[in-house]
Amino acid sequence: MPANPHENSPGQDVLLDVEGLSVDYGTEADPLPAVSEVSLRVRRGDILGIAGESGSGKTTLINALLRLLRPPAQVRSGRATLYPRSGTPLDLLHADAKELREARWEQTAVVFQSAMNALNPVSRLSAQFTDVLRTHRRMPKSEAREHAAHMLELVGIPAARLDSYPHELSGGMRQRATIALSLVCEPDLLVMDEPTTAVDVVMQRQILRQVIRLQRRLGFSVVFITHDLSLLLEIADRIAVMYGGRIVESGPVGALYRDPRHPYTRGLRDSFPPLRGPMRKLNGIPGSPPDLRRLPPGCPFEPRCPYASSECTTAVPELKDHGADRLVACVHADTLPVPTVGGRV
Ligand SMILES: Nc1ncnc2c1ncn2[C@@H]1O[C@H](COP(=O)(O)OP(=O)(O)OP(=O)(O)O)[C@@H](O)[C@H]1O
Repeated sequence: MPANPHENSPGQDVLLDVEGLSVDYGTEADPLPAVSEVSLRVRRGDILGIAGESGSGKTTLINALLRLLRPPAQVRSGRATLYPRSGTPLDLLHADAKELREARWEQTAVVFQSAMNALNPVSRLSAQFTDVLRTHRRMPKSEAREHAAHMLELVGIPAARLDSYPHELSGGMRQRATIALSLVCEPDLLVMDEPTTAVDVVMQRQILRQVIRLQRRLGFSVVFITHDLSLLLEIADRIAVMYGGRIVESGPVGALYRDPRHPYTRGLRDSFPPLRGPMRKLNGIPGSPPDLRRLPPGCPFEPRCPYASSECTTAVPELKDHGADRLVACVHADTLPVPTVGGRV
C-alpha cells in the first residue's frame, strides 16, 4: 500500500480518513482500475469537493466508502475510517451489516444525482420522515412530525407541505426535501453526488446556498462530487481533483483555483466560465479521458498534457506535499508557470 501523503495521524479534527483505496471492475484477468490508491481526509465541518471529468472514478470512490458497490466492483486494497462525534471509529470497508445499518442516517447520509426520484412516490413526506425518525431515533410520532416540519423549514419548504406527496412538489422542492430527509438524523457526513444536475442553474444555486447554511448550523461535513469545478469554488473549503481514478491534486479552494499546480486542474479550471470577476477565454482540455484498461505506464494525464516531458512517461507521479496544505501528483508541479487568473474566489 502506498504511504499516506497526509502525514500526521488523524486527530480530533478528522472525520474521514481514507488511505490507499483501490477499486476495480471486472475480473482478476481483465480488471478495470476505476479508483487507484486514493488517500484523502475529510475534516470535521468541512466541505470537500471532488472534481473530475466523467469516468474519473468519483462515484466509484464514494460508493466504495459508503459500501454501495455491486459486483463486478471489488475493493482491491485500502483503509477507510470514520470518526463519528459519538461512538467508536468505524472501519467502513469491513463493517458488518449491523454496523452499516446503524451508521446510515445517523453517521452518513447520501444524496444522489437522481435525488428527485429518491422519495417514495406513494408516501406523503410526513410518513417518509417519521419512518426514519421512529426507526433510528425511536421518536414518538408527534415529536417526529414536529422535527420533520422543522427540517423542511430549514430547507425553505413550508411545514404545511409535510402532508404532500412528492409529485405535488416542484422539482427543486423535491430536491430540497430529499436533502432535509438525508439530514434528519443529523449525520456527521453528507455525501452529495452531482445532486443538482437535474435542476436549473438558479435553483441549483439556491439549493447549494441552503446546504451551506444548514452545514454551518448543524456542523456536519460534506463530500460533494461534481464535474463542474466552478461550482465547487463557490461552496467547498477544499477540493480534490481526480483523473484516471487517482487524485492528482488537492488543497484549499482559493489556492487551488488561483494557482493550480497540476496541468489537469488548470485545464479543468479553464474549461468553465469564472463565477465572479472578468470573463476570460475558455479552453477545453484537448483529447479525451483515458481508457482505464489501457493506461500509459507513466502519468495518466501525460498524453493530453501540454507540459509533458520524457520524465512523465516512465512512472505514475506520487501525490506529494507541495506546502500550504497542497498535494500534487506532477513532476512539473514546482516549475509550472504561474497562470493568469480571470475570476477570483
Ligand atoms: N458497474 C460498472 N461496471 C464496469 N465498469 C464500471 C461500472 N461503473 C463504472 N464503471 C467504470 O469505472 C470508471 C469510473 O466510473 P465512475 O462512474 O466512478 O466515474 P465518475 O467520475 O463518477 O463519472 P460520472 O461523472 O460520469 O459519474 C469508468 O471507466 C466507468 O466506465
